[in-house]
Amino acid sequence: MPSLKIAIPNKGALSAAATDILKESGYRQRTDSKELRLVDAENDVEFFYLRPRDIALYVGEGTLDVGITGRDLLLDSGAKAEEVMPLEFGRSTFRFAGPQGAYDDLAQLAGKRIATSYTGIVQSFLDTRGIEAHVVRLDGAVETSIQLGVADVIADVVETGSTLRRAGLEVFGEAILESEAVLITRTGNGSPAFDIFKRRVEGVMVARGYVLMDYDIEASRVNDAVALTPGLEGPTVSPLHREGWVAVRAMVPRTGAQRLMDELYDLGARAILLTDIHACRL
Ligand SMILES: Nc1ncnc2c1ncn2[C@@H]1O[C@H](COP(=O)(O)OP(=O)(O)OP(=O)(O)O)[C@@H](O)[C@H]1O
Ligand SMILES: O=P(O)(O)OC[C@H]1O[C@H](OP(=O)(O)OP(=O)(O)O)[C@H](O)[C@@H]1O
Ligand SMILES: [Mg+2]
Repeated sequence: MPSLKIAIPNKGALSAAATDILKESGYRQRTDSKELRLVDAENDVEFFYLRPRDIALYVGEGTLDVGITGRDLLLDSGAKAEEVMPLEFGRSTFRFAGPQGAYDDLAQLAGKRIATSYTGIVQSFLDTRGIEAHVVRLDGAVETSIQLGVADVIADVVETGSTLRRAGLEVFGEAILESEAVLITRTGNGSPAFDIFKRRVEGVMVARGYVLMDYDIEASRVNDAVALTPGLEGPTVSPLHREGWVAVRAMVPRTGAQRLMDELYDLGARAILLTDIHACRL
């Protein structure tokens, strides 16, 4: 039996990006979207393709060891699972919304009917604020519920806001939660197999955020250049065949890498190269 059982969203907003990150981490992934289980014998893991909303429950119960789901779905579930690592995709904000111009303050929720698929998040928000309101649980397409007369306001995931606009609604009050896809495990869980999996995914996350920069520079200016590209453990500086010049290699954040190239050029660096990193262990 494989050492690690991993839950992955089988469809929806998180599915494709979750599969991508696992492929980049060196795991086999299904080729048929109807496949519900896949054993990757070489890596000693088994994947289960499940509804993102159910994943926290399986992981919290300890039936599966690790999962990828949304932070909002994890919190909504109340499962005994915890966030291990944010994965920087599937970003959304959880907001209250009502008919355009009708609401501007969350205190106005008192006594209202609130439609949502995230009753756990909404009820705990209301409890924290001491607001009494009636929560109406719907499976989806909650934007239509106001028009159909079953609710006064809604609470839902907003990404671009276009679904709200189309329904004649607008957000009000502050954001309740910023969500993104997260790696989760059962609270207190830890095993060598889990550590290996986590390190692999971490390696891909770091690789996505950094690029490798190489450049040549006169040895007399290397200290100024290295101050701009300190690397993670310190940059590699090697002699060049050309007298008085050195070659420098360092990992730098992907954001701002072009500006950094301009600054290095101004310092006298030449042959400045940027290379993608596909994976790493730090
Ligand atoms: N534009 C978006 N629409 C919906 N969910 C999004 C969006 N962007 C990110 N997400 C995140 O994706 C997760 C919800 O995924 P998904 O919509 O696949 O599940 P679901 O709503 O339970 O299922 P379904 O939509 O099939 O009923 C949440 O964590 C949510 O924050
Ligand atoms: O801000 P936007 O970019 O418009 O995205 C947000 C919308 O997408 C989600 O719906 P989904 O497609 O998951 O359907 P559902 O309501 O049935 O879950 C969510 O529930 C909103 O309706
Ligand atoms: Mg949805």
